[in-house]
Amino acid sequence: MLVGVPREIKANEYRVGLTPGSAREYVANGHQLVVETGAGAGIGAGDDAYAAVGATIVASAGEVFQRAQMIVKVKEPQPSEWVQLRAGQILFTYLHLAPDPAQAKGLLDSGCTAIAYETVTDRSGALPLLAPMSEVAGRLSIEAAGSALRRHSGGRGLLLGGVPGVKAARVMIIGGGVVGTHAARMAVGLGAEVTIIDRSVARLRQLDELFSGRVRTRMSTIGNIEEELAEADATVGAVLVPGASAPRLVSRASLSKMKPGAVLIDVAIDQGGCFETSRPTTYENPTYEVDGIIHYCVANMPGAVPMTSSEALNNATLPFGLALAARGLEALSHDPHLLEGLNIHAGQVTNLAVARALNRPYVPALQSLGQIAV
Ligand SMILES: NC(=O)C1=CN([C@@H]2O[C@H](COP(=O)(O)OP(=O)(O)OC[C@H]3O[C@@H](n4cnc5c(N)ncnc54)[C@H](O)[C@@H]3O)[C@@H](O)[C@H]2O)C=CC1
Ligand SMILES: CC(=O)C(=O)O
Ligand SMILES: [Mg+2]
Repeated sequence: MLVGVPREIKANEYRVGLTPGSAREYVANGHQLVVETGAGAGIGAGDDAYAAVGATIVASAGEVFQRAQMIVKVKEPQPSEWVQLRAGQILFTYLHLAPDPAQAKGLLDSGCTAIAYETVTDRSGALPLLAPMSEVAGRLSIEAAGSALRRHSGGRGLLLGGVPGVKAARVMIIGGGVVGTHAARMAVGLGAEVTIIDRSVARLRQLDELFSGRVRTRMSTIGNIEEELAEADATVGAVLVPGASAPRLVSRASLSKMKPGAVLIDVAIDQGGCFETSRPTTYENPTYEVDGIIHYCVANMPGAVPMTSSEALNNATLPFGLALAARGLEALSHDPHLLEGLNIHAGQVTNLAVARALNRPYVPALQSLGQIAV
């Protein structure tokens, strides 16, 4: 297959869809690669690194989109990219369609086949292509909280871990999945007082064991969240219902019950955010204030550490990308977990949670692919 890698164009996005190491694997498996000049610059991989493993370097994204049968990216396509996609072309990347009807329309109109990293599953029902970036974002969320808590940033002016003789900050983490666990590791490591809230008792039980009593765990109820919010210096929003818009768990009214200068870090912003007052921000201007509460809502947090993130992402996406390159759409019917990634095909929405969030008709993936009777 002819596979294309354009340079990422989302604001402050420095990751790349294929590292030179992955490019080498594609070529070794008999595929051809077209890579936009500068695509790997953010991870210090020049055009020569891609050329050395057999990729063809092209001068523009336009040429990549025109020639490639499959486009491998990192972030959701931007408007200038929607119009370059076409029927019969595979797009393999993060999409986060639930809160983004404009992008959904762009992809539906293009006729392309869009496979979202974030809804590919594994045998346990986990999300193997989201997990590596959630590990990164979870870890970064505590760095972001520490920075936003500084007085000159508008924060309360305290150190997450305190110092001997001075109490540590209180951190609430809502959602104890991959982001939440990695955020907790960092916060505990710094000496903060950490509470994790989840709606799954089984998950809370696992977390209790994992952290051997170093974190408090609480069930996700309105009352428990309100109670913890009143005490928290920093709160990390890390919930997910795969494919769907994030549930709203903190209302604007509850901000008045928080400590002035407390911080809300909404990692779930890419699925629309779990705080009512969240809106997406970028690294250029990552925080804003509402009712005295500092909000941090960067939708592509891992883009700031592209060397770590691109390699971690490629470790997870490579086998799936190679399967798609080898078999095309047939790879989907051979792997039910990859099939779960299919969000849009030939003008139809093929993921139930995404269709519900967008209020669009849902067509089951295999039916849309024409592989079972309608
Ligand atoms: N902003 C960014 O740059 C990034 C954002 N993310 C986002 O972070 C979010 C979390 O991702 P993961 O940790 O990988 O998901 P995950 O599926 O591993 O964990 C989500 C957790 O949320 C819990 N949950 C669901 N509804 C809840 C509720 N009402 N109350 C409390 N807990 C609830 C689930 O039980 C689960 O434990 C996703 O929206 C993901 O897209 C991930 C990476 C980067
Ligand atoms: C998962 C995601 O949104 C990101 O890595 O940017
Ligand atoms: Mg994102």
